[in-house]
Amino acid sequence: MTRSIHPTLLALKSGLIVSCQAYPGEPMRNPETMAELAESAVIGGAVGIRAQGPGDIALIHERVRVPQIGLWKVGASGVFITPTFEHARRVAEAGAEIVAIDGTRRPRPDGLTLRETINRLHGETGVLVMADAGSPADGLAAADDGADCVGTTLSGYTGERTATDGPDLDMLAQLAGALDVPVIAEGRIHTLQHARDCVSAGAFALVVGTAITHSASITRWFDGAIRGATAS
Ligand SMILES: CC(=O)N[C@H](C=O)[C@@H](O)[C@H](O)[C@H](O)COP(=O)(O)O
Repeated sequence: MTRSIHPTLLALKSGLIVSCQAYPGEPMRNPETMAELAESAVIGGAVGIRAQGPGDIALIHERVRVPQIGLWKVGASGVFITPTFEHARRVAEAGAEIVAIDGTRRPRPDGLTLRETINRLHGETGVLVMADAGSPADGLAAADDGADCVGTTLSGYTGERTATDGPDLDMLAQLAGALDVPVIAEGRIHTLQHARDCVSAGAFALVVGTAITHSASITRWFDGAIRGATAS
């Protein structure tokens, strides 16, 4: 049976979602800065924003009118993207229309299954759920468990897939061909050609983070290129 796509997700179709995140300890890690980044992204045409942490999400919700994918990172390894139901509930309460949660088949810290987590989120908050998958098998399972959309977010970060240089187009194409829920390309989309390739591979929408909003990384890329050019 084909599932109908929620209007909030339809608003993201064929568009660019900009992820506005800074890592712990970085100078840009404060809600005001992230909200300014989000507003700038919307001026540039972003159809959605992805943001981290209840403080950032709440302020961004006040400042921009496009749908927001919210998450809460706890640590940086294992199940760290919105790891428990309680984290997800808080993200929804902060104003995210879509909550991104770890969408892998790994055990979750609160002992709930992915299906139980999604069912409770739907039942208790009404929020939409994006499952951040690490492999095609994760994505298929997450859709079966009731996820409203699936992202390639965790490919290359869970040990199941080797990190590709650029987005994992193979995983994206496999999921886009198999699922009746939107498949969102996310992770290592660093160039305009990467973005075009994601569209060709069947992405419903794209999330770009680092290449638009993480100035330290972008500086490092340019610096490396200059030094590489000088050395050769
Ligand atoms: C693996 C993980 O922790 N991904 C996080 C998920 O929200 C973010 O750190 C990424 O910036 C985001 O997925 C966008 O990807 P990229 O920054 O590569 O465009």
